[in-house]
Amino acid sequence: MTKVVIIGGGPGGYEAALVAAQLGADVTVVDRDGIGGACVLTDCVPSKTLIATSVRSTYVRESARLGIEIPTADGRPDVTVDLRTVNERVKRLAQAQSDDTAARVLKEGVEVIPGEARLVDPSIVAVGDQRIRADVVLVATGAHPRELPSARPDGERILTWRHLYDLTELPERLIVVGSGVTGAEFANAYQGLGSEVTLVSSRERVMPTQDADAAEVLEGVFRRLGMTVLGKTRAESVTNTGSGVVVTLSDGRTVEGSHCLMTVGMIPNTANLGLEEAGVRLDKGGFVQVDRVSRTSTPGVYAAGDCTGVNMLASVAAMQGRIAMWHALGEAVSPLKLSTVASTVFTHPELASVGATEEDVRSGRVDARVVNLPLDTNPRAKMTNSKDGFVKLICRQQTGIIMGGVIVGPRASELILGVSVAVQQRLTVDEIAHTFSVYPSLSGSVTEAARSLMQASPE
Ligand SMILES: Cc1cc2nc3c(=O)[nH]c(=O)nc-3n(C[C@H](O)[C@H](O)[C@H](O)COP(=O)(O)OP(=O)(O)OC[C@H]3O[C@@H](n4cnc5c(N)ncnc54)[C@H](O)[C@@H]3O)c2cc1C
Ligand SMILES: NC(=O)c1ccc[n+]([C@@H]2O[C@H](COP(=O)([O-])OP(=O)(O)OC[C@H]3O[C@@H](n4cnc5c(N)ncnc54)[C@H](O)[C@@H]3O)[C@@H](O)[C@H]2O)c1
Repeated sequence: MTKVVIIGGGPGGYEAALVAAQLGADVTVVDRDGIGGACVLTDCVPSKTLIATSVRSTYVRESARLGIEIPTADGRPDVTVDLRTVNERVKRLAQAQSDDTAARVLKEGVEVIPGEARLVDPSIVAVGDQRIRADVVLVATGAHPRELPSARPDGERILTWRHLYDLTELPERLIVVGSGVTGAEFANAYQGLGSEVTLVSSRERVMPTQDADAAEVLEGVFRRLGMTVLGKTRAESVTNTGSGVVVTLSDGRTVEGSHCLMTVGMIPNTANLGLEEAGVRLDKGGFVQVDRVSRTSTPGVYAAGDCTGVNMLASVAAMQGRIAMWHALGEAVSPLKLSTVASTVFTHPELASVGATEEDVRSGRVDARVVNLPLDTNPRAKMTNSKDGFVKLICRQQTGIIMGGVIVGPRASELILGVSVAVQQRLTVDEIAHTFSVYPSLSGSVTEAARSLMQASPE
């Protein structure tokens, strides 16, 4: 029986464990923090739970526009959140998700060892004094928040997102440093919860890795709701003054707030693991170099998830982990295909995307046509007062095959599935255009966008 040892119990590790167990391998997962990993315990699951509260409070705050009157004691509209209760719920839910995942893994016969693992050599994994022999090793150790030496998080006023769930009171004036996906999600979430938010963005626009039109819509929403977005400037240092924080910017300005949240990127958990000693090649940033079937440079050692730096998403980590096991255990396997990955930025409204981008078209990398249909003419969007957003579809110039799409709108994370199916199955705009959508619905804008691309089709 093949012995598989997996280091790290996040989506990269536990999904791999489930596949390997199903294929009859003897599987051990070593994890130091808990099954589900950072994804479930500190990153993805807690943040989306917090965002659920934020979005709900925004809806309540805006409900007067739909004719709802919420009387308060002093007659003024007043939506406040009790952050202690919110954070207790967040942590409870994350732990429950970790427990459910652990139960599933154990039920499949996987052995789980709590502890810190390292490679002794490509076929021996050490956990404390214990040595585990392995035919196959999967490294799925994830990543941790990057820290700036001049802005060391202290857990009190200078925070990483992993400190947020210990706060008992809402930060009055929150400064978020870094406007990648993490920064944008938290800045928008705390704005919705009632904090006064300043977002420090080093780039021309927020979320530089996302569709430019989508980032523009979201930055517009952030500003309209009162967020201060400081563009094209970097945080040089952050000081805890005892009663607040002072952020010094690269352009010489200073910003004061009650708390500062640092979201300046991720560092892979690959140090002191014995990887390089075992011949596993890392790149300059310390990420494990892998091919599209998750092989490292050392035979028998595979890697998956954030520690590889490949599109750092839970879904990608899980797929890399499964592919590693299919490959290692001799199953037929297709290499990882990143061109069909769907992802969502959980701002309000949400930003979901899949496949080719408009930037791919502009740069000439793909020969395609693009349509962008604003949501403000969609009847359902009008009814629900959620008009910020659009549906963008990208199809191949000649054949009309859908290559990608972007949706900005409420529940875009759910709406994008239709476009994902089209991209994965290579459906054409004609096929989407002939598909019934419900009237009235936001998904009606997906079929309408397909129809307009069909009309623009050269005969
Ligand atoms: C704030 C935030 C929100 C996010 N939201 C989303 C989202 O909405 N959707 C999405 O798809 N992705 C999201 N992501 C990304 C997602 O969380 C990661 O891509 C995912 O966690 C990667 O999974 P992983 O298995 O590689 O690592 P992890 O989930 O980080 O798990 C790795 C595990 O390995 C353990 N470990 C590390 N070293 C050792 C060792 N030496 N021995 C034993 N155990 C070890 C760690 O303790 C951890 O438990 C978000 C990320 C952040 C930061
Ligand atoms: N919803 C989701 O799927 C989700 C949510 C969060 C994170 N993630 C994933 O996690 C990964 C990491 O994302 P991230 O946003 O944490 O990191 P990131 O590296 O993408 O963004 C960090 C940003 O901080 C900026 N920055 C760095 N130093 C700065 C400074 N001194 N001052 C101001 N800005 C500074 C960088 O220019 C960059 O734009 C991504 O792959 C992302 O997709 C996914």
